[in-house]
Formats: sequence, C-alpha cells, structure tokens
Amino acid sequence: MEFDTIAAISTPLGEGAIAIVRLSGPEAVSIADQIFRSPSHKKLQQEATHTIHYGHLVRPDTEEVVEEVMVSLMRGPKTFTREDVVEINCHGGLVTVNQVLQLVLRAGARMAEPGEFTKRAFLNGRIDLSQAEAVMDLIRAKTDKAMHVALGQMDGRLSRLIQTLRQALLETLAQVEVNIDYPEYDDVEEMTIPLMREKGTWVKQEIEKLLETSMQGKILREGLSTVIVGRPNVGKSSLLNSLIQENKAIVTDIAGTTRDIIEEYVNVRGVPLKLVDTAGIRETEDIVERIGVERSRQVLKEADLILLVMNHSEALSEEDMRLIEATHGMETIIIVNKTDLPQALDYDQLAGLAGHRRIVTTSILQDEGIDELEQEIAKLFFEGGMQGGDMTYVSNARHIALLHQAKQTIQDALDATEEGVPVDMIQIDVTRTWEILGEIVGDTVEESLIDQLFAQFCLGK
Ligand SMILES: Nc1nc2c(c(=O)[nH]1)N(C=O)[C@@H](CNc1ccc(C(=O)N[C@@H](CCC(=O)O)C(=O)O)cc1)CN2
Ligand SMILES: Nc1nc2c(ncn2[C@@H]2O[C@H](COP(=O)(O)OP(=O)(O)OP(=O)(O)O)[C@@H](O)[C@H]2O)c(=O)[nH]1
Ligand SMILES: [Mg+2]
Repeated sequence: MEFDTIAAISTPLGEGAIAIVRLSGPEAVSIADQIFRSPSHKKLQQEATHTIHYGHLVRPDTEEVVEEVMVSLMRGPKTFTREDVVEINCHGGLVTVNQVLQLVLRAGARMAEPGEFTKRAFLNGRIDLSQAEAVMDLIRAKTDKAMHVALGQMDGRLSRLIQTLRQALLETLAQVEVNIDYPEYDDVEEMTIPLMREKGTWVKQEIEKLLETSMQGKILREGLSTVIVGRPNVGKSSLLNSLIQENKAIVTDIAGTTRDIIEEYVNVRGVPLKLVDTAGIRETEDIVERIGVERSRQVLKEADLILLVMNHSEALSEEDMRLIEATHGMETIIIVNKTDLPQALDYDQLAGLAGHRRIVTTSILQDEGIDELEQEIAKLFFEGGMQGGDMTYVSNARHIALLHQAKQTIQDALDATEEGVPVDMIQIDVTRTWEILGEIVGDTVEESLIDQLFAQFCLGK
C-alpha cells in the first residue's frame, strides 16, 4: 500500500530528557535529509539501514541550527510500520520538540492522526486488529498482570486461536459446497449435517472457554473491583489507607466523614485491586451524605469483591444485618474491626448470618489482622483459578461482545441442525459466525470501525 509520510511526537509532552519525533512513509528519509546536517556531511539516503547518526537540525532556507539530535534510520519493511521510518531524538522540552515537529511538517510530512503508526502496521499486514488493540491496552495497562495479558495478545495468541476456529468453519462450508455440487454421491443432508454439528459444537465450546476467561481478563486489566462497605465510623477509610499504606482517605471519629467514592489501585500480594472506599451506609437526612450513600449502593452492585466492615465494640445493628443480607451471594470478606476495644459484638450471631463467608478480625489502629486479611484476599483470588500464566485471556470489551454474538450464531446453526432446517439455511449462520470471528482479528471489519478504533490511541503511537 502507498501512503503519504506522517510525523508525530512519540514521547510524552514536556516530560523526560529526550523526546522522539517519528516519521513514517516513503518520503521519511528525504524529508529528514532536507533538515539534517551531519558533521561529516553524510546524507541519510546514502547510509545503511538501521543506523543512528549524530548531527544538527537546521531551517533549510537559512541553515540556522535549531537542535542537536540523534537520528535513527530504519528502512522498510523491517520496521514497526513496514515503511521507511526515521526517528529524531531531540532534547526533551516542549518548545524544542514542537520546533522539530514544525520543521518536518514544513519539509513535507503530514501530522499523524492518533494511532496512525499502529494503523499502518495493521494495514501493511505486520499485525492484525486484535494485536493492534493489544498495543493500546499495553499503553493503558495499570497492573503487571494486565501488561502480561496485553503482551500475550500482541504476540498473536488470541489471533491464532480465532483463525483456527474460522478455518474449521470454512472447511465445513467448503464440504457442504462439495456435497451440494455432487449430490449423486450421497444424500446431502446426511453427509453434511453431522459434520456441521461436530465442528459447530467444537467451535462453540472453544468460544465458551474464551468467554470464561473474559471475566478474569477484565480483572487482570482493571484490577479486582473491591468495595469497602459498612456502617459509618467502623473504619472503612482507615482500612483503605492501611492497604495502600498511605493516608489518602480522610479519617475522623465523626460518623459520615466519607461523602464520596474514593478509588485507589493497589497490589495486594500479587493481586491487582481497584479499592473503592464508600460513604458509610445508613439512613440519613443529610442531603450530601444521602447522595454518597446512594452511590455506595450503586458501586456495591458492580463489585467483584466486597470487604464488609463491622465494629467489634458494638452489637450488630439493623444496618449491619441489612448489609450482610444485601451482599448475600457475592464474594465477600467480613472484617470485624476495632478488636482493641472491649467486645460487644456477638460472634455466634454474626457467624450464623454470615453463612460460609470468611470472617477476619482486625485492629487497624494497632495494625493487627491486616496480614491475615491480605492472605484471605490472595487466597480467594488464586484459588479461584486466576493465575494460569499461559492462558489466552480475552479482556477487550469489543472482543467479548463479538464472542457473545458468535456463540449465539453458532448456537442458532446447531439448533437448526436439530430442527431439519435445509442445509443452505444453516450455512448462513455458519458463515455469519465466521464473519463475526473475523471482526475480532480485523479480516471482515468495516473501515469506519477501524478508523474509530485507531482514533482511540494516543497521538504518536
Ligand atoms: N524508538 C522506538 N522504540 C520502540 C518503538 C518504536 O517505534 N520506536 N516501538 C513501537 O511500537 C516498540 C517496538 N516495536 C517494534 C516492533 C517491530 C519492529 C520491526 O522492525 N519489526 C520487523 C522485524 C525487525 C527485525 O527482525 O529486525 C518486522 O516485523 O518486519 C520495530 C519496533 C517499542 N519501542
Ligand atoms: N479503636 C480503634 N479505632 C479505630 C480503628 N480503626 C479505625 N478507628 C477509628 O475509627 C474512627 C472512624 O474511622 P474511619 O476510617 O474514618 O471510618 P469510616 O468507616 O471510613 O467512617 P465514615 O467515612 O464516616 O463512614 C476514626 O477515629 C479511626 O481512627 C481500630 O481498629 N480501633
Ligand atoms: Mg470513611
């Protein structure tokens, strides 16, 4: 494919000692030569590929020196975009970097759109769509594990599995065609229906397996959404501070201190948590507090894990019981805090209400029980079969939605084989499944969607 030559600042703006302006396209080298001057008067056009050169950038009309630089020369196709790439390493700093960008634009490059370098890598066939999306995920990864998932996807693991499934569907379709073309061999239905059923069932199972990982993929990417709830003043904000080892949330002895949701990312024994501190849940007349309580109820519904905090020095209240009830059936750890104070809580009563849920006692004030709590969280996570390092995780929302669709259409095809529907009708569902899976890797995806996906990237990537 032939493209124009694009340029962008590929490093964070105004940060770091060195910044890179990247050029990609057929004119990348000649544009660089217009503004680059080396002490030995060499021209990049004459130099070997994958070499780096010291020199200065000048305004071509006046030869005025603008910057001292190192220039990397990389000729396609062995580059990120498969095109000729030139990277200008200049001194970091907003003004100089922008001047360099202006120079290359004036010399004939076009300002790249967000994600356009990666888009070219995709359009030139170096990576497929799910790999390109993984590049984006990698940039945004908030946890170590998320990074591993993205790297796994970038190396094409998901793509290969999807293509294997599509291949199986394609072979089935081809077989049906053969049988329709030569009906004299045998009864078409008898030949093809069992084949469709067999391959269809296998594809469906594989899709289901992928979907099972999607929940874990989301957690690995975004952190286990962990919500701290409980009555006012039981020590929720203290717990958050203790887990993140920082005084982030305001702690006072006034009930109703936390009015809004506080979110923090933290790694607890290798488990990525998105910790959410909430306003203590109680009936209240205070309007600000009431909004906070309403929000607490909302985030509770979306939680992967709930840390339900109670007070060792007070008897179970109506509200405690209501919370135990409300979190029934959700992954919950019950924390009884303030064990340094005299006991008033009836543990037998609590155990009765808690059912099989784990109970951990703490005194956050005296830093007791936090280790045990962290252990419980890790146990829950890893015993839930979360770690499996080499699994193919699906974590991208677009991929998950498409997998759900594909599962439905292949199920439709399978149902149809049971209902005596004509083979050419079933073929439509099988073909549709093949197309939907193709959208994941970008084989059968619409151009407008491609534009939209790449537009979500950062500038310069
Ligand atoms: N300076 C710089 N660092 C960077 C990038 C970049 O574009 N520039 N990358 C941008 O994201 C990442 C590296 N990604 C890259 C991926 C593939 C190729 C590449 O040349 N691939 C060739 C094979 C090269 C060979 O075998 O020698 C190919 O696939 O054909 C280059 C960079 C991270 N670091
Ligand atoms: N004695 C004792 N006091 C504690 C303990 N943990 C927290 N506190 C105190 O309890 C009070 C309330 O703590 P917070 O963390 O603000 O409680 P909260 O649940 O966030 O309260 P709201 O935001 O108002 O719902 C503060 O004075 C804390 O210092 C503990 O283990 N023992
Ligand atoms: Mg609080």
